[in-house]
Amino acid sequence: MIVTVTANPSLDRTLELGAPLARGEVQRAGTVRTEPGGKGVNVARVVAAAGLSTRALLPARTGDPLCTALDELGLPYDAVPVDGEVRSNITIAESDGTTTKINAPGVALTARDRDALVELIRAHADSAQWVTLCGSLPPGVTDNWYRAIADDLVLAGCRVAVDTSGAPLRATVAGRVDLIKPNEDELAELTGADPATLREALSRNDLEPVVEAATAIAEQIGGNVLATLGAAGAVLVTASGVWSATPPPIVPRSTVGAGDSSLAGFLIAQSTGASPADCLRSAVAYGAAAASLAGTQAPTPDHLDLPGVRVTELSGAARMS
Ligand SMILES: Nc1ncnc2c1ncn2[C@@H]1O[C@H](COP(=O)(O)OP(=O)(O)OP(=O)(O)O)[C@@H](O)[C@H]1O
Ligand SMILES: O=P(O)(O)OC[C@@]1(O)O[C@H](CO)[C@@H](O)[C@@H]1O
Repeated sequence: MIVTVTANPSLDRTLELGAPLARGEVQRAGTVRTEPGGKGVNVARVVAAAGLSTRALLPARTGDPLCTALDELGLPYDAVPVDGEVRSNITIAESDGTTTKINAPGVALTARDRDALVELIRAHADSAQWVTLCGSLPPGVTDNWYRAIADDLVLAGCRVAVDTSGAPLRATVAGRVDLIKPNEDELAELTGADPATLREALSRNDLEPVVEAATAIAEQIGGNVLATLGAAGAVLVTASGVWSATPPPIVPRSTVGAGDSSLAGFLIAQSTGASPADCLRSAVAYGAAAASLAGTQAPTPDHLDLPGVRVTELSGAARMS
């Protein structure tokens, strides 16, 4: 079972525009999609679509539109009731694949809500192959919350993956984590590297700065780093090696949730005993499939082009000692 925790879930509303976004103007959306979201919810949706056992844990009161959407999907979840409606996050998707996203702060969690969520996580940890802690933290939750939960889970012998950003990510990497999934901006933020330098190197197909940053973080957390790099694919750093992978050609439609699908793809492959290179292949195939779908739709195994992913084992200076 892959258990996902989404401290700050959302209803994702995607407005698809037929013309480029015009700031300050009134525009009419062609289509509007509403999907249950938040990073952990997205991971669970992809895992469920692959036929693996999963459960999403989140704060949301009974009858919240998010719970209704999850019920309609049939996704297994447990929710801690909170005082407020789950946030709506807006995506504006232009026809050339550009997406602009505006995320709301989310419902503040009280001390009682936080304790209830921690209890829920502990209750499911025993049956979990992995627990993933995903997304931003809502108001009322301190930056080291994921770190404290990870400490608990690691002590209990549970494997932990974390996908977050900003201060909660910086706090998380202060201790042991089995897997983190930063994108290139988050990698730069963690290591103090200049994001523009990382991006410029990637545009020249030079992975060295990304590998160097990911290797430093992997050593620090004593675990694996899956660095996703948008259209450039991803790099995986483990104690046994370093691999890069490029996606198959796709027409990008909405990249929102591509990172969550990558994390799910990695965990799906890992749960079936795949090699690190094949876990990376699965991560990149799932990410690319998600980017080619509208809104935050969960890709299924039928959407994957696994042979179209090119995986390369990196050696020499790029490898961890
Ligand atoms: N334009 C694209 N073309 C092909 N594949 C893509 C594209 N954008 C994303 N992907 C795939 O999706 C994966 C994850 O994308 P990205 O690195 O943008 O994640 P992210 O920044 O965490 O995204 P998000 O937070 O929106 O989920 C990439 O590793 C790649 O496999
Ligand atoms: O505000 P956060 O928690 O950082 O991110 C939330 C979010 O942008 O992440 C998912 C895509 O990765 C969406 O479903 C959701 O709207």
